[in-house]
Amino acid sequence: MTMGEAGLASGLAVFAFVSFLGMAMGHDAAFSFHAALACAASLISVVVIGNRYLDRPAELPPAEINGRPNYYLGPIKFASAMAMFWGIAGFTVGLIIAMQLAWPALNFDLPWTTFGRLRPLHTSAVIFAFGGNVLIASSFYVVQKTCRTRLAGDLAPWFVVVGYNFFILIAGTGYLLGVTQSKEYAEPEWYADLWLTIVWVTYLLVFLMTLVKRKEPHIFVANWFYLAFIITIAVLHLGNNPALPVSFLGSKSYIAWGGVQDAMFQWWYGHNAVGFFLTAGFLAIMYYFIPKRAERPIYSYRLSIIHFWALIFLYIWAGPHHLHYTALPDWAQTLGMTFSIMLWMPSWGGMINGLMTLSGAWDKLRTDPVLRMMVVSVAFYGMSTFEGPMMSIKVVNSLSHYTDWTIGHVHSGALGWVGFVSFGALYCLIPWLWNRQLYSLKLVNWHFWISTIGIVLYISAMWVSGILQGLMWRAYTSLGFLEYSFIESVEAMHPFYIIRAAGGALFLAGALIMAFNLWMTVNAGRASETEGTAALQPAE
Ligand code: HEM
Ligand code: HEM
Ligand SMILES: [Cu+2]
Repeated sequence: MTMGEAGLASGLAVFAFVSFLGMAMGHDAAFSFHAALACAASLISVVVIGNRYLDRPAELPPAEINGRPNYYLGPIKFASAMAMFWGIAGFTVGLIIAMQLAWPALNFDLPWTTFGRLRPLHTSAVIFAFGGNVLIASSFYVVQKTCRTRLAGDLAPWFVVVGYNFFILIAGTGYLLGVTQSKEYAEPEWYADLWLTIVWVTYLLVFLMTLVKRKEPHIFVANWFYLAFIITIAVLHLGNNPALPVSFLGSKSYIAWGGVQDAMFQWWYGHNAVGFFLTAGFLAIMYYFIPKRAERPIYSYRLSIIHFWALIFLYIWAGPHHLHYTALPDWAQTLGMTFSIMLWMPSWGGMINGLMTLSGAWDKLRTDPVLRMMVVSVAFYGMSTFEGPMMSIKVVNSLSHYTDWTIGHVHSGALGWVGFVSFGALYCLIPWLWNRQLYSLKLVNWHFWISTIGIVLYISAMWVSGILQGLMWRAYTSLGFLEYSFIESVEAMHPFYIIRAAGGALFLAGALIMAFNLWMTVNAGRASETEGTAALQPAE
């Protein structure tokens, strides 16, 4: 038995015992329930580790076979399947809350199904569960291929993917039970945060150690983006979550920060979650999968390096644009606005680099819907990174803030950019991992068009309703009274909420087609003729 197997199994056995005590002595039902889940999961893991030890050959798998790297694909397969699962779950909950906004009766007057609990379930399921699994899966794949070496660690990569999905389970069930620390995108309570810290540090170590033992002298640019994503998310998580639990046997805690400092930490976190989770990580995907799929080198490798440093330097200062016209000092608001406007340039540098990578291969857009999906995602990236800087200008924000315009902006980034680039990556990755040909390109084409129409319905409905909302709230009569009562603006939103729900339903339908297509690829697909294992060369 290796040190890792013995150590992890005994650590988990101790953890199972501790969580058993937590379950028995917990101060609230939700805490006891989570402790019970932890206890069960640890015990199952101990059994799985034991069985794996008994079944495996005495030697661990070699790092190389016949001089070629023996890539570690199991954890990647797991994470990409989870991505598909959580994607469908998250889009479904999105559709439900969209319908709740149109027809409030769908809240069913039950605490577990109210908008207030399902909304964080939606945001976490799509960002952290769907997006997170796509990022972990693709980063583990890309780092191995571009470093021409097997992933570091034996159980560690499994610990990362399983441990991360366990965090999602705790977070998601917690929302339904009313457990939250009320920080947007950082809702999970202290014990889930601690668990995530352990998982995330392991993730960083696996990634770093793989880079360290690389056979390729050059570190391909995608790995820089992944690394920035992993490190910055760790820093953000620690900065935004220091909390004092009311009891170590209960779920409630109080955050260390107070007042406007708390707000500033929260939006430093929230904005950079966009910058490093929803942007840097997915740019890494863009820089690997688009050149690979188009069979062209990156348009300008030099631009990709400038893009990288400019982006990470500028993003980190822009958080205050979420706090315009609040108690935050004016100079800080102006600083946030200035950096947001500057951010437009590196963002578009990245977009241009992604799009121009197709030079000489534009004809492929006609025949390859997977590539088309990724290219459209980059176009949406460009659109939302133009819109964002514009919305960060204080006078524009005085209209857009609190309205559906923000929701439109979010979803042009989320559905158009994050969604589509992830779909493109999964359409590439799953056939590579299982060594299959994609079951049907025609179905990808259907997915592309149905979801694109869905996105257009969603975001155009939100633009119109957002601007309408903003204008109604600030309209005065000639006598200086407000022209509309608040409820009149709510009524005016109704048709747009129905259009948005229809758009969401189309987006979900596309994802279901994708799930079917990928399922068939794995289970009924033909073996691939060409092995997609050639490592990517930098262009310069
Ligand atoms: C079927 C697809 C989707 C539908 C129908 C949908 C619907 C919704 C709805 C109704 C809200 C609440 C809006 C409000 O409070 O007024 C929301 C919020 C949000 N959604 Fe989605 N969504 C979908 C997909 C996604 C995806 C794929 C992502 C991210 C990758 C995402 C990220 C978010 C975020 C970050 C928020 C919070 C926005 C804010 O607080 O400003 N959504 N979504
Ligand atoms: C140059 C890039 C960007 C800038 C400067 C920017 C700026 C902004 C601004 C000013 C807001 C509105 C804040 C408010 O009024 O409350 C906002 C909200 C938001 N943006 Fe962006 N944005 C950018 C890119 C993106 C991208 C690419 C995505 C998604 C992939 C995204 C996701 C979000 C989310 C989720 C929110 C809502 C936060 C909340 O209130 O819950 N942004 N952004
Ligand atoms: Cu922001």
